[in-house]
Parts: sequence; C-alpha cells; structure tokens
Amino acid sequence: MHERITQHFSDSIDAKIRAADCLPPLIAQASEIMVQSLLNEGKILACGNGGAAGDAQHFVSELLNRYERERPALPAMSLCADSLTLSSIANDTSFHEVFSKQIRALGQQGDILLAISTSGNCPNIVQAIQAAHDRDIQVIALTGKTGGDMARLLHPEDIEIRVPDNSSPRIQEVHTLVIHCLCDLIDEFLFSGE
Ligand SMILES: O=C(CO)[C@@H](O)[C@H](O)[C@H](O)[C@H](O)COP(=O)(O)O
Ligand SMILES: [Zn+2]
Repeated sequence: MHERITQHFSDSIDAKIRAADCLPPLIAQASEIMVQSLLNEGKILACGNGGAAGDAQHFVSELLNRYERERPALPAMSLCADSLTLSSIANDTSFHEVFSKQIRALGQQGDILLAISTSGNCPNIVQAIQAAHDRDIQVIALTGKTGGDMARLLHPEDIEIRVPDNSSPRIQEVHTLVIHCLCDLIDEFLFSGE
C-alpha cells in the first residue's frame, strides 16, 4: 500500500516536471487573453465533466471571490454547477447540449470559454466549443493525452494547454496547478499595483 501511494506521489511530481518544460508560455498567453477579456467587460465561462467540472468550478470561485489576495470580484460562471439546468437539458434534449445551450443563452462576444477535459473527447465540451465559436468567444482548452476532438476543433486564436501525460488523475493534478497559475497571473496583471 505504502509503495502504491509513493508511486502516485512520484508520478504526479514527474507529470508536473514534464508540464513545466512545455506549458509556461501557453499559460502566460491564456492569462493575457483572460485579462484582456476582463478589461473589456467580458466574463469567463468554464465547463468540464467529473473532476474537470470541479476544476471549472474551483477556478470560477477563485475569480468570483478571491485567490490569494483581497481584490475586487471578477466575473466568471461555472456551467457545471446548476443541477436543475443540467438535468433538464439532459432530460429534454441531450447531455451533449448541457453546456452549449447555456453558452447560447449567456455567452457574449468577447467572453472566454475555459473548457476542461483530460481526454478532449467529451461530446458536450465539443458542442460547447462550437457554440463559443458561433458567439465569437475565444476558447482556452485544458486537455491531456492527444487533445482528442477538442484539439482538432480549436481555432488558431484559441489556446490549448495540453498536459503531456496519459493518466486522467495525473492530468487533473496538473490542471489544478494550471488553474492556480492563471489566477495568480490574472491577479498580478490587474492588481499588482494595489
Ligand atoms: O476525476 C475523475 C478521474 O480522475 C473522473 O471523475 C473523470 O473526471 C470523469 O470520468 C470524466 O467524465 C472524464 O472526462 P474527461 O476528463 O475525459 O473529459
Ligand atoms: Zn479525479
């Protein structure tokens, strides 16, 4: 048991070390795009399934409330948090549309969609990206593995932050770190003088 646990720790550390070699420029670019959107009255919409839904919600709550420092609230919405809306869209139409329908209702040109998936292959995230593109909403995709369908769908102005790993839990552990980097960079850009 002890050996298994130690292995998880060391795999997680390795995943982060590999990610640190390739992801920093992409994370920096993503944070700049988010800051520009926020400065232009845009908002961040975030979605994912399972653990990625938790990551989406985690990021949104850090923008709405705070990350490490006290500062004004920032506009962000999780598309995975409203069980009534999610269940009614899934029940009446299809689970594939649970995010895209919310984006069509709430998304506005200049907003940003943060779409999170370790496989890149969730049909509801794929449809969310299509809905975002229809609304001129830039996409920041947190993925892993091969990037899947999401990677193929992204436009040149979108950003894919793909964790170089094949294990969903290890990818998620890096996604959490990426989210915290984004929070830190956004706060630094917007509030470092305060
Ligand atoms: O947290 C985990 C696995 O670590 C699971 O809940 C996992 O997020 C779910 O199976 C998701 O449905 C997988 O979706 P995705 O990452 O492939 O988009
Ligand atoms: Zn998980």
